[in-house]
Order: sequence, then structure tokens, then C-alpha cells
Amino acid sequence: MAFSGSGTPKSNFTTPKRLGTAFNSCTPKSNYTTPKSKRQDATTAYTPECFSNVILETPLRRRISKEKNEDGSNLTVAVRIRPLTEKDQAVIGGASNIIKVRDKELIIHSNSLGTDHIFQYDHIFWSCDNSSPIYASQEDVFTTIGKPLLNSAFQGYNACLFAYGQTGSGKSFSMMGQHLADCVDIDSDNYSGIIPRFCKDLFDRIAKLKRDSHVTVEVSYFEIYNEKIHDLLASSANKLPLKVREHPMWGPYVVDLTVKPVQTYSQLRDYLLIGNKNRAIAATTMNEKSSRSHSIFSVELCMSEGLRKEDNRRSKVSLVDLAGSERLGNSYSTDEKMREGVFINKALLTLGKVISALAADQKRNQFVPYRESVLTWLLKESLGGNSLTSMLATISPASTHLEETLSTLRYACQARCIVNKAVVNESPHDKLVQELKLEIERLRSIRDDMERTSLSSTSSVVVINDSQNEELEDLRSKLIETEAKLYLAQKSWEERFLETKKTQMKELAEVERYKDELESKLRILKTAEHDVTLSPYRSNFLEELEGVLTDDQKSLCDDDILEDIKGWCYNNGLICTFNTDSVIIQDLTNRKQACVQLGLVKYNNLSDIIHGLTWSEIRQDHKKLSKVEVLSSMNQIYQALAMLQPADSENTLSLLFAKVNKSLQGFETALLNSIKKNAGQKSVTFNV
Ligand SMILES: Nc1ncnc2c1ncn2[C@@H]1O[C@H](COP(=O)(O)OP(=O)(O)OP(=O)(O)O)[C@@H](O)[C@H]1O
Repeated sequence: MAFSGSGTPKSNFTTPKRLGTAFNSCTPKSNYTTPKSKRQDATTAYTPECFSNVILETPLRRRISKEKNEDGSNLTVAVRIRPLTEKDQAVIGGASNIIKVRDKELIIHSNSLGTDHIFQYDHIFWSCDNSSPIYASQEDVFTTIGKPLLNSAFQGYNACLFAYGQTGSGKSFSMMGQHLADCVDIDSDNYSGIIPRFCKDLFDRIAKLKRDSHVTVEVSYFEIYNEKIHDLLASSANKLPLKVREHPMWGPYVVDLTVKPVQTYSQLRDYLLIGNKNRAIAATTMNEKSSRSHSIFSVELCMSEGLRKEDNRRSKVSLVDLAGSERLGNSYSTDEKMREGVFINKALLTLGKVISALAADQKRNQFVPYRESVLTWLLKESLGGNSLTSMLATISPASTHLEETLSTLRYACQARCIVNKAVVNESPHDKLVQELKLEIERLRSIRDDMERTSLSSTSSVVVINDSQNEELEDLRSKLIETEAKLYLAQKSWEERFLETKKTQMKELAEVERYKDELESKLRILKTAEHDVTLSPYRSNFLEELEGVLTDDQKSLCDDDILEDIKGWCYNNGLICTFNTDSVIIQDLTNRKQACVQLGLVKYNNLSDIIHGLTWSEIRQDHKKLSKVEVLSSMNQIYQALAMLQPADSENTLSLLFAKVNKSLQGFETALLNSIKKNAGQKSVTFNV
């Protein structure tokens, strides 16, 4: 990993082995540092049998020089240790817990090397065992690192929290609350993670604000997969990858990203669920993509007080769930996995480089390679810029994950050295108003001075010249103009909110249409007499089903050539899948597949094509679901949709929309659960 080297000063000394796990008073305080010249000697020095090596891994934090008026704050770094899982226990011999926590020190014991590594952080959350007095619940984690972000946001500071750690170490559990696929209940008291708690608290606080305070909230949600940005809140028509640009004043941003204005927690929650659902569907599509993509959920606040909205502040909070940080060699068995791994590695490696560059004593103008990856480019303001930033490093306590855990902890250690310079973001409108007001005050005082001087003088002429008066008037009208602009800006937010409602109406109509279609699809599926091979992973399961039941089925019945291909496959023990423009022929015994472009198939060259097929290796395992399983998940989907009721007079549109989403969530979950039952399979073929 990028930082095991010089960036992380280490000191070595010894602790009596016999005193074992208690790490008693023999363990020097962690601010102990071994003189540089002696470090080498410390590890090689004679160590009595009863002693084990102790390595202090905590680097000295960069100090913020107040004298130079260098206003800034270090990144807050917290570490969370999840419980041992069944998977950890399932390894041969079972994994043991190698982590201990003492105050703000985390001690990790390496059995193989007989070494203890000691780390210090701002917060350490021990979530291994809920009977422990130091157990940190979801609520504790939120209160400690989530709430301060909210406070900062209300003061007008940008804030960012990013979760970093190896796959399965608890990033999503901490950020969202449970696995993405179980996206129905994100409000459960025990499991709800930082993001839903943050959003709920946000609206609780807004409700308690003074009556003349005005806060608008907008949210966006996207993920970065293979260096491409996917909008998780985009309507289905707009799913192309998005681009990053850099604004001279506001920094890097995602072009055309969907930004949804929200007025209540329940509206925000709906968008969170939609985003999670889109992420979960994509995750299934791309074989557990969740752990391979970085997701960024952002909340933007615009606050003002009083009718004149003079005290206008803006802030943006980004809550980031990074991809799993496992190393390349460990986990990438196929080319595609390797490609993903390279991209993740690139992003996390660049993040490492950026952290390294920022953590090093920042000489002015030191190059920080933000632009080397999309992730770091977009996090530019959060790392070393205008943001109060926290990092949550999640780790597994299992002995089997020692190396990954050490690597995460060192990464986190280094991040503590970064200093950010956050400033209150004033809206440009207000800045202008503020400047104009100051200017008017200045001119007024000039005028008053002049009047006073003129009155006290013998001359009876009051000296305020026309140009000054004109200037004054000009400034006054500028002020009115700017205030009008501000009013318009507020109004445009409201207009955008109405637009969103209109879109929701459209989506609702779409769902109703869906319901009818689904009904007819179910009817066809129930009476289907021939095989239809269907993969739920290629795009959206329902969209694909539609394709199969319309075009493909029609062509299957109408086109004799396709019947012949099917017959040939059947006779040769092969499986064929019809797409709109091609046929995939699979030989599951030999794990090979070939593709026939339908445009090229004519009766006179059919046999040539079939016998000259170009075979390639099958990259994915296929598992068949029975017709009963498919139908039962379809039934659940249909039932969920059938429960939708039209809005009655008391239902607001947003409530109705929430219902629609809940139903959609319901059937997506039903489908994902069917797929999950086939754990271990990389893909599933529905064969009815
Ligand atoms: N603090 C915790 N308490 C109880 N269970 C936890 C905790 N943290 C994680 N888990 C469990 O560990 C498993 C893996 O967690 P999670 O999915 O959050 O990992 P992750 O780091 O987000 O993985 P990935 O990078 O693959 O998305 C889940 O089953 C989750 O419920």
C-alpha cells in the first residue's frame, strides 16, 4: 500500500508477553517516540523471551500554526471495529479477534510476528460485542461523528464524511445501515446508519428553527464505477455516465447531475431508497458491484433569516461510501474483475497519494494529484480544501484480515495529518448585498460628515454634490435589484420543487401503466408452453422480460430460421438465448459460448454459420431458477403493485409517491431475494 513507508513514523519497544492482553503499565504511552537514530536498533535489540515487540504507528500530527494566522482544522479520523462474522468463523480453525481498544488507542496483535501495533485516533468505536461497556452502537457512531457534520452544515461550512475499509468491514452498515439489497427499512433504530440519521436530524433541526428562518434542502446521489459517474437519481431516460468539470469558484462538480429539492424527511428518504435500489440493481448486474463502486450522497443547504434573506449561507455535506480497499492480487480472478480492481485501485491509490501529499508538511505549491482519478477530483474540496472532513475507517477484528486491517489503519493514521481550511460559504447574492450595504453606509457617513461640516461653517451651502447623490441612488437601486434577484433565486427553488412534483406525477402514471403491463406479462408467463431464457442482470429484469415477451417471442414463433437454430442447439445439448439482434449459444458442459448475429443469418448460410461458430470461454456461472420461483417473485411484484391506491383527497402527492416507491422497493427486494437465495452464483438464468 501507498503509505507503509516513511510517511508513518514507527517506533519499536517491547511489552512483556506474560502480561499478555492486559497491555498494562509496561506499555509506554503512545506519545513516546523513539529517537530516529535508534529506531533500527530497537527491533533488532535483544528481546527477552517474555517480551513481544510493540510498534507505535501513530505519526505526529501536523500542527496548525495559529501565529501565521493559518486557520484550519485536521481531518477527524475515527475507526470502527465490526463483530466477527459467521464467514470469519467459517475459515479453517476459525479466525480469532486480534484487536483491543484502550482509551483512544487501538492495539492490534500479530500472532505470526509476535508484534503489537498501536494506533491512535480521534475516536475508536468498538462494535464487536454489544455486552461490552465500551460497545459503540449505530446511534453512538452517529452522535460522535455524524452530528458535528450537521452542526457545521448549519453554520455554513461544507462537510464531508467518507468511509474507508476493506470489503465486508462495515462501511455500508455504518453509512446506510444494512446491505443495499435490504433497502426497505432504513429507519430501524438498531440498524439505521449515519446517512438516514443525519437526514432525519436535519429536518428535526429545521422544524425547530425560528419562524423567520428559511432553509432549502437539495439532495443528489451518484456512484463512481470504473471511473464513470452514474446518477442514482436520474430518471430511466437519463442513465448515461456523467462528466466532471471544475468551476473556478465552487471547485469540481458533476455536470447535469440530478439534484432533487426536498421539503420533508419522508421525501428525502424516498430518494435515498431510490438511489439505494438503483445501486443494488446495478450491484447485482455487475456481480456485487456495490463493493466495487464509490457512492456519494450529498445534501445541500441554503439558509437565510428574516424576510430580506440577508444572512444567506450555503453548505454542502457529502457522505461517501468508498469501494472495498482489498489489494489487487487478493481478489481479482477474471479480466473484468481485474479491470474493476485496477480502477478501484487507481482511485484509492490516488486517494492515498493525495492524502500523502496533503499529510506531508505542506510546502505551498506542493503538487497534489487530485485529477488523477474522478473520485479524488470530486473530493478535492473535502481533502485539503474548503470543508470540515471526517474519515471513518472500518476494520474487521479477524486474525485472517491482519494485513488489510494494518493497511487501513495506516491509511487512516496518515489522513489525520491533513489540514483543511473551511470557510463559511456566503451566497454571492448576499455578499453583494453586504458589500452594497457597507458602501451605502460609507457614503451616508460621508454625507453626514459633509452636512455637519457645512452646518458648522459660515457658508449656508450644504455640500453634497450631484454625482455623490447619483452614486448613492445608484447603489440603492442596485441593492433593491440584488434583493429582487435573491427573491427570484428563492422562487426558482420553489419552482423546481413544483417541477419535481410534476415529474413524480408522471412517474406515478408510469407505474400505473407498468401495473397493467405486468398483469399481461404474468398471464403470458403462466400459460407459456415453450422455454424462454431470461437473464435478470443485463439491464432491468422487467424491461428484459418485456423484450422477451414481445419481440423475441414473436420472432421465435414467426421465424423458422430461429426455430432451426433452437432445434440444433437442443439436439446438441446447448442453451440458446435470443436477444433482439443476436443469439448466444452456450455449452455449459465445456463452459464455452458463441454469439450469432441475426443480421448475418440466412437460410443458405445457416449451416456454415453454425458449424463455423467462434467459441469463447464462459465467464459467468449460470444457475437456472425454476418456473415456480420466477412466477412467485413475479406474483409478489404484481401484488405489491396491485396494492397501489390512487391518491385520495387527504393524501398529498409526496405521500402517494412514497407509497409507490415502497411498493417498487418491495418488488425489487422480492426479486433480489430470489437471486440472493442462489448465493455463490455470479448470475442466474430464468428459464421458464
Ligand atoms: N458494526 C456492525 N455490527 C454488526 N454487523 C456489522 C457491523 N458492521 C458490519 N456488519 C455486518 O458485516 C457485513 C459486511 O458489512 P458491510 O456490507 O457494511 O461491509 P462493506 O464494508 O460495506 O462491504 P462492501 O465494501 O463489500 O460494500 C454485513 O453483513 C453487516 O451487516
